[in-house]
Amino acid sequence: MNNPLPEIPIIAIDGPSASGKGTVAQLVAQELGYYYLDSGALYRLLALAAVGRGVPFDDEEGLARLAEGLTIRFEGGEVWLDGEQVGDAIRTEECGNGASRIAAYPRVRAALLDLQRAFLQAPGLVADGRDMGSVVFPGAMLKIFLTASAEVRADRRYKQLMGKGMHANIKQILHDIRQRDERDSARSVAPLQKCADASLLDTSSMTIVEAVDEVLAWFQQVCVR
Ligand SMILES: Nc1ncnc2c1ncn2[C@@H]1O[C@H](COP(=O)(O)OP(=O)(O)O)[C@@H](O)[C@H]1O
Ligand SMILES: Nc1ccn([C@H]2C[C@H](O)[C@@H](COP(=O)(O)OP(=O)(O)O)O2)c(=O)n1
Repeated sequence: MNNPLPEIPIIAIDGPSASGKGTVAQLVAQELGYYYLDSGALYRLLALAAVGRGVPFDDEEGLARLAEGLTIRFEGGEVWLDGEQVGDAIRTEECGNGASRIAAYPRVRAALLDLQRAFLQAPGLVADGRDMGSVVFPGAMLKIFLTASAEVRADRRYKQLMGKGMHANIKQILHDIRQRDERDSARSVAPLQKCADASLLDTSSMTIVEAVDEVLAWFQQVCVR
C-alpha cells in the first residue's frame, strides 16, 4: 500500500533499540517544522495498558481489542494513557521488552495501523520505529535505517536511564538489547530489517548533531530530485 496522502513528505527512520532513532527523528522534525510519530511509544503504551488491565502478553485477541480502544494523548513531549501521565512509565526496559513481545502479533500490529497513519499531517511527518518504511509508510520520500553496534547502543541506553534517575545495569541492558534485536528481526510480520530503498546510517561513531545533519542533507537531496 502507498501513502494514504503521498503528497505530504514523510521521513521514515527505522532501526534497532537505542540506536538514536527518537532523538534524531525529533530533531529533524523540529528543524523542518514537521510532525513526529514515535511508533514504539504506541507499542509501549499497549504493553503498559495490558499490565494495568490484566491482559496477558500471550492473549493476541485481547491485546488487539485493547489496542483498538486505547485512549492516548501526546502533547509537548509528554504522553497520557487513560488520562494518566505515563511518559516515564513507558520508558523502562521492562516496558520496552513487553512492547517487543506483543509487537510480534499480526492482529496487534493491524490494530495500531490507522492510529499511526493518523499522525500524517501537512507540512510533513518524521516517523520512527521498526516498520515505518516497510509497512506503515511505504511511500515515504526518504527512508533511513539508523543503527549502531549493540555495545554502543547499550552504553547510550544505560546513560539515558541513569540520566533519568532510573535503575540501570549495563550487562542486563546489553543482554536485553540483543534479545530484542533477535525477536524484532525474526518475527514473521513486519520484521526489523533494512528496506532495499532505505539509506543506512551507522551512528556508532557519530555525534547526534552529525547524524541529524546527515539526515537533513539526504532529505535536501531527495527534495531537489
Ligand atoms: N549519535 C549519537 N551519539 C551519542 N548518543 C546518542 C546518539 N544518538 C542518540 N544518542 C543517545 O542515545 C540514547 C538513546 O537514543 P533514543 O533516541 O532514545 O534511541 P531509540 O529511539 O533508537 O531507542 C539517548 O540518550 C540519546 O541522546
Ligand atoms: N514500529 C514499531 C515500533 C516498535 N515496535 C516494537 C519493537 C520494539 O522492541 C518495541 C519498543 O519500541 P521502541 O522504538 O520504543 O524501542 P526503543 O526505544 O528502540 O528501545 O516496540 C515495533 O514492533 N514496531
